[in-house]
Amino acid sequence: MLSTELTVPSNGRTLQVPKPATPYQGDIARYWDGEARPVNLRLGDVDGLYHHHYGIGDVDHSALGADGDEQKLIAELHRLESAQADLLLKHLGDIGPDDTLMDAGCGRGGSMVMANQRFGCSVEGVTLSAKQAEFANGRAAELGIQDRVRARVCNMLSTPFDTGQMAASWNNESSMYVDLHDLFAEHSRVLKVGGRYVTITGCWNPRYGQPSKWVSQINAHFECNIHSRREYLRAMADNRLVPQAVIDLTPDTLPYWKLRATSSLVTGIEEAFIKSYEDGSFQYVLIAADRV
Ligand SMILES: C[S@@+](CC[C@H](N)C(=O)[O-])C[C@H]1O[C@@H](n2cnc3c(N)ncnc32)[C@H](O)[C@@H]1O
Ligand SMILES: CC(C)=CCC/C(C)=C/COP(=O)(O)OP(=O)(O)O
Ligand SMILES: [Mg+2]
Repeated sequence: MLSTELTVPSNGRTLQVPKPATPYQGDIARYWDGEARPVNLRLGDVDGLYHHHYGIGDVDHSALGADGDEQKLIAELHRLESAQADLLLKHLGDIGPDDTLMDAGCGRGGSMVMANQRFGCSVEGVTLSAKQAEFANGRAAELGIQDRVRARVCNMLSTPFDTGQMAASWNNESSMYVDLHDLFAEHSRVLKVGGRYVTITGCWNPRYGQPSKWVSQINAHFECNIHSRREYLRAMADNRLVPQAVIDLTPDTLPYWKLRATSSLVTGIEEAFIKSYEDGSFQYVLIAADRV
């Protein structure tokens, strides 16, 4: 076994995973290995697309029914989360079946499956969590797309992919765990010239001044490090990623949070998101950039 690998028990088997590059990455791997919140699993059970990101769009109150049916509320939250991934994929541009895409921080793989279903392309996902990679690969096998959709345990700052291999790449709510200069250097390396990079992320708003107490609360809750909007644009500019669209999705995500706050699946972080979006200290943004 290479000295850079660890063996961890997984479903009665042993799985070799790379040793975390830093102690912090070890913390994040443990965090996601241990994550099993109903707000994520029960939403994923609706149609087998398991997301670890939030939702956008208006709530369809007619779909909720008048009777307070929890299953209908769960289905509605899930619809809004899938709408978020749909928007991200729409910004990847013209992708064909011969293309390969990279999902940096792929979680349980919901966005990867949606990309394959939309474009017929191959998708390579990386996550720090062995549990998540196994889950994503299990779902791909169940869908019969395991030769097109694959997750691996790997640091998104140092991937095994070839230079210029990817037609497009993205971070869906996963860029707050890494240094943005290191991250965009790696995307820039694996993307072909003319390729598209997209992120949907929460960022603190420089117009507010500094990160608010709500932003600090979100950081503590998820053990992450939310960057500012300014930092995103600067780190992209430094790495040959030229923004083609910057969309403020804050008004579009608030209905999701307000609906979620009324559900039995609340996790306690709802107030921090709602208050920080409303006081302007935090923004939910999509940034699409061309690799030039
Ligand atoms: C909030 S989840 C988002 C998952 C997925 N993008 C989605 O939309 O469902 C954050 C993900 O980032 C991954 N992550 C964080 N730091 C990473 C790193 N350095 N390398 C690879 N993955 C990382 C975590 O393992 C986790 O899968
Ligand atoms: C926008 C920001 C700051 C995101 C931080 C990253 C994150 C934890 C995303 C959602 O994951 P999840 O779906 O596992 O979270 P939850 O359990 O709250 O639904
Ligand atoms: Mg969630």
